[in-house]
Amino acid sequence: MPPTHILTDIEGTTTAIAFVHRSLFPYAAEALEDFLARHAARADVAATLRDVPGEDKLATLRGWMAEDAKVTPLKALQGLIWRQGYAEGALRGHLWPDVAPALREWQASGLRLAVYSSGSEEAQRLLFRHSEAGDLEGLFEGFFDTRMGAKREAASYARIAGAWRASPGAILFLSDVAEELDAAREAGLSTCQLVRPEDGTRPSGRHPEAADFIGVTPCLQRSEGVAHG
Ligand SMILES: CSCCC(=O)C(=O)COP(=O)(O)O
Ligand SMILES: [Mg+2]
Repeated sequence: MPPTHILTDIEGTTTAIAFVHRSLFPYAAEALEDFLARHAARADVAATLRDVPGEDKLATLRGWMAEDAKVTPLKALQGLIWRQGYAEGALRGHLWPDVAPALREWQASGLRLAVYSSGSEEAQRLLFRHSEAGDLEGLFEGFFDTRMGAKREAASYARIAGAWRASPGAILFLSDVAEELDAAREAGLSTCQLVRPEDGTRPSGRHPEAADFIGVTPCLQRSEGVAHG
């Protein structure tokens, strides 16, 4: 059966890698110290900080930022910091021009949509709520993040399928990163690699490929397990 559910990555798939690395990450890095000084006692911030190891939490967080660690406490704090940036209009979620029309069309045709990113659920919701193409948050019925596990582990995709109450074989996963697609396939999901030349991504040759969301259509017509050419 062709997929009935589409699970999409953000960075490199719906959104330019450059936006994440040159706008979102620097905004959070710049605001971190002041944000902690002002909000460390707030319940959500304090709860997150409890999961940051070490005496010097700021240093630990800065170390994680420097290595782009996909760890839940850092991702949670970045989401909380970006909330302010989106609210003030300093940030707007970048989407490639093909993304919003395709998402709307897929949802209108009955396909069920969700996101899986290392960015926190809050960060994902913000990006789509404040996107350059308008508020798209309502198109999605799930926002899965690192609490489901790492993106290169098959168990994470099995967990998502369970949480979404979907058969793994009914889900098509879209990502630019071949190792994430390998893990999703191992869990039984269908896969499609977004290879956007503008973003400098490279085809792996291991998965069906699309240069944009319009090019995903053949993957939606393909039944699980059918070879691709
Ligand atoms: C919600 S956009 C922010 C993306 C982000 O924080 C990130 O770390 C992207 O990592 P991914 O594993 O989704 O490429
Ligand atoms: Mg990606």
